[in-house]
Amino acid sequence: MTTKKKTKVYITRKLPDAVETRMRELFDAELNIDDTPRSAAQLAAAMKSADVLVPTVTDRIDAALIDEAGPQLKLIASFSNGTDHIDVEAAARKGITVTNTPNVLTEDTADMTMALILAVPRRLGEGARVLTDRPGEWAGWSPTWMLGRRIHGKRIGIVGMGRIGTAVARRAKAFGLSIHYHNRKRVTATTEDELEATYWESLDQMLARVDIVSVNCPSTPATFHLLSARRLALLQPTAYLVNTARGDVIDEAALIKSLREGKLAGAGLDVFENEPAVNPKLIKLANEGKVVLLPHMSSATIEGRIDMGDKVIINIRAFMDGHRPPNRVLPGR
Ligand SMILES: NC(=O)C1=CN([C@@H]2O[C@H](COP(=O)(O)OP(=O)(O)OC[C@H]3O[C@@H](n4cnc5c(N)ncnc54)[C@H](O)[C@@H]3O)[C@@H](O)[C@H]2O)C=CC1
Ligand SMILES: O=CC(=O)O
Repeated sequence: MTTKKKTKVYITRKLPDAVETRMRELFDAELNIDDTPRSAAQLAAAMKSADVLVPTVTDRIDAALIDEAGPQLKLIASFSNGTDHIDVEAAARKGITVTNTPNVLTEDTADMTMALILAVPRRLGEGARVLTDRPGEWAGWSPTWMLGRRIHGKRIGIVGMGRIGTAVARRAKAFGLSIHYHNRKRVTATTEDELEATYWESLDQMLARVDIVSVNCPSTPATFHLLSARRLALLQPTAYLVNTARGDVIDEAALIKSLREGKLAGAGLDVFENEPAVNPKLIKLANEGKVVLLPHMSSATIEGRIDMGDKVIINIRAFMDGHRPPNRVLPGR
């Protein structure tokens, strides 16, 4: 009797224990127990010997790495929803399938987006810091102190009305915001009716009319600096901008300029153009109470990470069994 050789799977970061245990049971899994980010050289070496690579958002799987991959590498099963860190076109050219982990992070990411939508206008971070960073400063309730801006009754403009954008819209509607959106294509009439949403074919026109912008589209060549200096200038000076998608969808330098010049009321950012580096000017703006910054943690829940791991495993197993993996990412999407 011959025993089937286990699939060699290289996992670039530490995953939840339950996921790693299952990976070890099913595959010849190489784990990253101490969670040190892998260098390009380490990734290149892994891609020469593994059957499956499991990268995540911190790994840049570019065309050069893909071109050098060994012939046995047939699947890149990303532990992530976004796939902008992978050159999907280069993978397709080389006959490598790419998968991701959509849906299971939708609600968690939408929750955090809503948290930022509330936190910035209502000065949540600033208020909390008064008590913890400057103990003794609080002299008690005052009618004119720590005043933020009302959320209820305002207009939100969602850029990218996909899974997360729609989940943000549902939450925003429950908070009394009216829903406006711009997307590559219009959502179904049923969804528009449910959300009482207004579709704007022109992003420019929508930006000029909303009070809060939520960025929820992927990072692609078409969305690079979609929120450019010109578009940021269309926003009202009382408007707020929240980004839980990817840093490069916004021209960060232009955003900083707008905030410093008072052309924008505030921003809530979970993602940055040069992660993990954060522009010190943004940190200064955070200390001045104009922005709330989070370290790319919108999808960070224990449940979500385990569900992502399950999805990665399902994609690998389906693929290795000769089926189309459920979360295949096609080039150009
Ligand atoms: N901060 C975090 O921890 C997380 C961030 N993300 C980011 O959120 C993004 C969105 O995720 P999902 O909603 O699941 O994706 P999705 O694919 O369901 O939705 C994205 C929407 O953006 C639209 N879109 C794409 N290009 C566009 C353009 N040029 N102009 C206007 N609309 C455009 C698409 O048509 C689609 O409706 C991911 O790609 C990822 O970058 C996702 C999960 C967690
Ligand atoms: O940003 C996180 C992701 O999974 O995409």
